[in-house]
Order: sequence, then structure tokens, then C-alpha cells
Amino acid sequence: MTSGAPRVTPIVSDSPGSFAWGVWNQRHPVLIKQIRDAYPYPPAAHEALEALLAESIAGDIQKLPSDVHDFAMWEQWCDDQYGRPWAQAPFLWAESYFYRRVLEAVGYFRPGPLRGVDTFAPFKQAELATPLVETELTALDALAGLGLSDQRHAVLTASLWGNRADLGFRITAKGPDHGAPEADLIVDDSATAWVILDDAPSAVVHLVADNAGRELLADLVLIDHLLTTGAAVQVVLHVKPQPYYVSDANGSDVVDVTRRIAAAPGDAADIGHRLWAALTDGTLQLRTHAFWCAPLPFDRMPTDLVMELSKATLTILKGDLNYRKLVGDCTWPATTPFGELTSYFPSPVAALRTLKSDVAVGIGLAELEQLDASGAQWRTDGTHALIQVRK
Ligand SMILES: O=P(O)(O)OC[C@H]1O[C@](O)(CO)[C@@H](O)[C@@H]1O
Repeated sequence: MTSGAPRVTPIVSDSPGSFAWGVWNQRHPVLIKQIRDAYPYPPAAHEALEALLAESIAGDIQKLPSDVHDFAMWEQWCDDQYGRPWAQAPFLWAESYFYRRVLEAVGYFRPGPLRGVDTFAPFKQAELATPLVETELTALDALAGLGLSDQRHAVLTASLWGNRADLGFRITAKGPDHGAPEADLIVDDSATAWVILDDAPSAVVHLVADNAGRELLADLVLIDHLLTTGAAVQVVLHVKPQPYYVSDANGSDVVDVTRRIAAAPGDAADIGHRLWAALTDGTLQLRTHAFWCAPLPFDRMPTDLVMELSKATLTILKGDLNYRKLVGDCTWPATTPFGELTSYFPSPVAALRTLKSDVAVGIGLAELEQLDASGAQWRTDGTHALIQVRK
């Protein structure tokens, strides 16, 4: 390298005190305990979970057993990481693989009574039962009385800040998980997103979901708004094919949350029934793909997914992990243009993300200096957010 520019490298977890290090050493021990307590797993599952925890904190990365259904896929995705210390593997790669190994430890894909039972369902269900959900559903009564631009602002920002409610993050997060007064939207390109939709005669929006529970609830309200106002003629909602990153949404979460909205009093019930009808008639399509749980950035998306997303008028990517996969989980200078890093993406793209990991791009220099000078953990504590759009 001849220039003096800083070298951009993948984020790894080997630096004690770093955010990534804390995920393995502080967050995961709590998470593994929560998983062990969530179901009456047999002794072998408890042992496998503890062994995975020890391996991932201080050991080398072991392969999945060769008889698992997705062994060949992981051989393709493995990127030569097997046999390396976990802490030296790219953080993005290692975390996704960790969640696959959790499923292996509890026998999620193995024959038996708990086969296919969502490892994280008890956490997701508890979140849906909180009084906050009731409050949020009641607040929907005020939506219809707003003008279009206020409605747009309300549904988009609810979907954005809903991302703060993720259950993996809550394990070590300190602040409140709702209506944070200190919350700060660092970049707001939302006007561009609406222009993209308004300029298209029959817009089709793809929304790549993140968490179930309150985040998915807000995403579904956004989807209903897009469909009822005609901003989109069709929405395609992408969810994970299996339990992942604790609270990531899968198909049954969409059904549960839609039912929960429809069962509420007031305007929420109408929204819930409209969503149910849209799912039934295909105006709202539900999709999944193995790649959504891959340990890889989106510039390595397989051709079938590229083809599918290339039909989108706009793809909305929710959450922190999708953001890391979109821009690359690397030590980018935070002023690196968002449009430059996402130019490969097959459609115009909007990222709605609260910051819960070190990666951040597309931030103005003055703003960045101010944030850094504040002394706050703004990149990781979930108090800040971005709405970034590339046409
Ligand atoms: O649910 P989200 O917004 O994708 O956030 C999950 C985030 O939590 C973490 O798992 C913490 O490790 C991040 O790695 C990840 O980006």
C-alpha cells in the first residue's frame, strides 16, 4: 500500500474491551443461560451449549457434523474460517455461524419432540405480551387523523426505532428500550425514499425484516400504510428461514404479530385485518431464503436473490445486522459515502437502522466530530439512528 489512507479491514473480536469482544465475553454467557432456561432440554443439549460457549470464547472454530442438511452450504460459506480462533474470524462471519451452532446444540434440525421449535420463541412471546405493545397498538388510533406527510413520518420512524427493541441487544443495553428522549437521527434521507416511491407508477417494495415482536409490529404498520395509501401496489416481506440472532423474525412471527394487531381494539384491528387479507391475496407476499442467515455480506448474494430484488422499486433493509451486511462489516471511516458502498445492490435501497455495532458510514465530518467529542458510545448503545437511502 502506497497511500497514507487507513487500511480498511473486517471487524474481528480479539481486542478486549471492544464492542465485538463484549458480545462474546459478556453477552453470550447470559444468552446461553437464557436459552438453557427457555425449554426443558435434555442433558446433551445443555452440555453442547456450554461446550459451544467455551469454544467460542477461547477455542478454535469447529465444523458442523457432516450429516447436517446444510453441511455443503456451510462448506461454501466457510471462507476458510474453520480451525481458526473464533476471536480472529470476522465478527460478522463468526456471529452467524455461532447462531447456526446454537441450533445444532439444541437439536433444532434433529428428529425429536423439539424439532423445529423456535429456540427463541419464549423471548419473542414475552415481548409481545408487554404492556408497551398495548400502548403502541392504542396509539395507532391517532394515525388516521394525521395528514399524509405526518403519517409517513410516524410510520417510518416507528419502524426505525422499533429496531431498538431487539432482544439480543437488550441483554447488555443500559438505556430505555422505547421513546428514548436522547435518541438522535444522525442521517435522515427519508424524503428520498418517498420520492422514489411517488415517482414510480406501480411501486413494489421489498422489506427485509429484522426482529420479531415490536419491531415487526411497526414494520407491518408501515407496510399497511404503503399499501393503503397506494405508495406501493405490492410489498414483499423477507424473513429468516430459521431462528437467528435471538429475535429475528420468521414466518410464524409474522402470523403471530398480525394476529396480535388484529386482536387489538380500535384502528389496530382494521390494520391487522387488512394485513391478513393482503397476505392472503398476495398483495403482501412473504418470502424467505437461506442466504438471509448466511455469514456473508450482501455483495455475495446468490443470483436468484439478486434477480428477485432487482425487481424492487425500493428495498428497505431493517436493522443493524442487515446494515453491516449491506455496507460490509469493516473498519470504514464513518465519512465513507453510503452510495459508494451500496452501488452494487440490485435495487434502490433504504437502510433503517439504530446503531448497535461499530460500523457507520455516510456521516458528515462535522457531525462525526461532534459525536466523537460527546464521549457517548453513539455507535453501539442504540441511542442513535440512520435512515440512509441510495437511489
Ligand atoms: O437486530 P439487529 O438490529 O440486527 O441487531 C443485532 C445486532 O446485535 C448484535 O448481534 C450484537 O452483536 C450485533 O452484532 C448486531 O448487529
